[in-house]
Amino acid sequence: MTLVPVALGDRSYDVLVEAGLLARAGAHLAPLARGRTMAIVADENLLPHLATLQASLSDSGVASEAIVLAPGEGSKSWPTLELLTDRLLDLGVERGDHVVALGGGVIGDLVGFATAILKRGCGFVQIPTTLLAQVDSSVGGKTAINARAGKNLIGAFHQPALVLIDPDVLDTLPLRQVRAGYAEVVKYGLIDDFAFFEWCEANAAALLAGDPAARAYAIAHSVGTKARIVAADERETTGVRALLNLGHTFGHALEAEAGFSDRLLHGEGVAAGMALAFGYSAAKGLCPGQDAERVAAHLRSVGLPDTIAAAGIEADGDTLVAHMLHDKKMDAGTLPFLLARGIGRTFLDKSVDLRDVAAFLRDEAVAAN
Ligand SMILES: NC(=O)c1ccc[n+]([C@@H]2O[C@H](COP(=O)([O-])OP(=O)(O)OC[C@H]3O[C@@H](n4cnc5c(N)ncnc54)[C@H](O)[C@@H]3O)[C@@H](O)[C@H]2O)c1
Ligand SMILES: O=C(O)C(=O)C[C@@H](O)[C@H](O)[C@H](O)COP(=O)(O)O
Ligand SMILES: [Zn+2]
Repeated sequence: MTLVPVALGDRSYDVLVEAGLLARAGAHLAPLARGRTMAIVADENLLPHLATLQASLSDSGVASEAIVLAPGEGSKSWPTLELLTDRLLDLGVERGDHVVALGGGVIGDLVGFATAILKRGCGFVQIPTTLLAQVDSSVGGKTAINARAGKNLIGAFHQPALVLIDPDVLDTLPLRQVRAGYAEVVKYGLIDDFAFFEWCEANAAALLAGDPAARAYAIAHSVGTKARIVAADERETTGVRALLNLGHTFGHALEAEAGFSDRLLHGEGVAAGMALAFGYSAAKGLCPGQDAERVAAHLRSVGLPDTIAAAGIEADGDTLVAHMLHDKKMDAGTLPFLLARGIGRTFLDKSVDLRDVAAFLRDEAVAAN
C-alpha cells in the first residue's frame, strides 16, 4: 500500500494506492459512513466495479444506494447536476455524510461539485477508475461542470475526505482512455521533472500495455507530485498550481470546438495543447526547437495528437483564441500562458499577446496540413 498525504490543514486527507483495493474499500469507508447508508455515484460503464464496491461495503456492515449516470463529458452539465442533487436530496444525504464518486474525472468533478453545494457542503470520497482520474483529477479538490461558454466554468474548490486508488480497475478501461490519461502523466515530467519525462519515454509502452509495476510507479509518482503542488497553492493563487494547467488553455479551446464530446477526450486535447505550448515557446525563441520536437515525437509515439489537425479540429487561430478568453486564468484582460524554457522547465508568462497566439495557431494549422 502506498499512502500519499495531501497536507491542507483541516482539509488534509490521504490518497491510498493498492492493487485490489476496491474489494477492500468497505473497511476504509465504514468509519466515514457513521452507520448510515452511503450514496455511491457511478456511470453506466462501471457496473462491475460498482458491484465489487457494494459487496465490500456490505461485508463491512455498510448499506449503500447507487446512482448511475450516463457516461461521458456531457454529464458535466446543469441538467445532470440537477438530477444528481435531487437524487441525493431524495436519499436524505446530510452534511456529515460522504458521497462516493466511483468513476473517471467526469464523475469525480460532478460529484465533487454537487457535494460542494448540497446543503452548502457535504463530504465526498473519490474512487477514481480511469488513469486520468487516478493520476490527476481525484486529487486536489477542483470540481466543476461545463458551461455554454466553456470548460469547468461553474465550479468550486472542494477537497475529498479520502481517495482510494485501485490500479487493477484499469484492466477494463479502453486503450483510447488509457492513452488520454497518459497525457496528464507525462505532463508532470514536462512541468518540472525532466527525469520523470525520461522515465515516461522509456516506460510509456509498458504503462499503456497495463504493466503493473509501470502503473504503480506512474500513479504513485503523479499523485505525489500533484499533492505537493496542491499543498503549496490549494486555490491556484500564487502561480504554483497554475503549472498543472500546462497545455490546458490550448486544450480546452480544442475541446470546446469539439463540443465537449467523445470526438476529443480531455487528455487528447491536453496532449495537443502541450505540444502547442512547447511549439509556441520554441517559435518565440524561449525553448530549444529540439525540445519541442522531442515532446511532439513522444506524444505521437504513444498515439496522442500533437497538432490541431491530429486532434481532428479544423478551427482557425482566431476562433481558438476566442474560446481562450473564457479561461479562468484571465486577469484584468490578460491571459497568463504556461510556456516552457525546455522539458521540465515550464513557467507562467504574463506577457503573451493573444494576437500573436492566433497567428501562431494559423501558421501551425497550415504547416500541419
Ligand atoms: N478536477 C481535476 O483536477 C481534473 C483533472 C484532470 C481532468 N479533469 C476532468 O476529468 C474529465 C475527464 O476524465 P476521464 O478522462 O476520466 O473521463 P471519463 O470520466 O469520461 O471516463 C472516461 C470513460 O471511461 C469509462 N470508464 C471509467 N472507468 C472505467 C473503467 N475502469 N473501465 C471501463 N470504463 C471505464 C467512463 O464510463 C467513460 O466512458 C474531464 O472533464 C476533465 O476536465 C479534472
Ligand atoms: O488540478 C489542477 O489544478 C489542474 O489544472 C489539473 C488539470 O489537469 C485539470 O484538467 C483541471 O480541471 C483544469 O483546471 P481548470 O482550472 O483549467 O479548469
Ligand atoms: Zn487536465
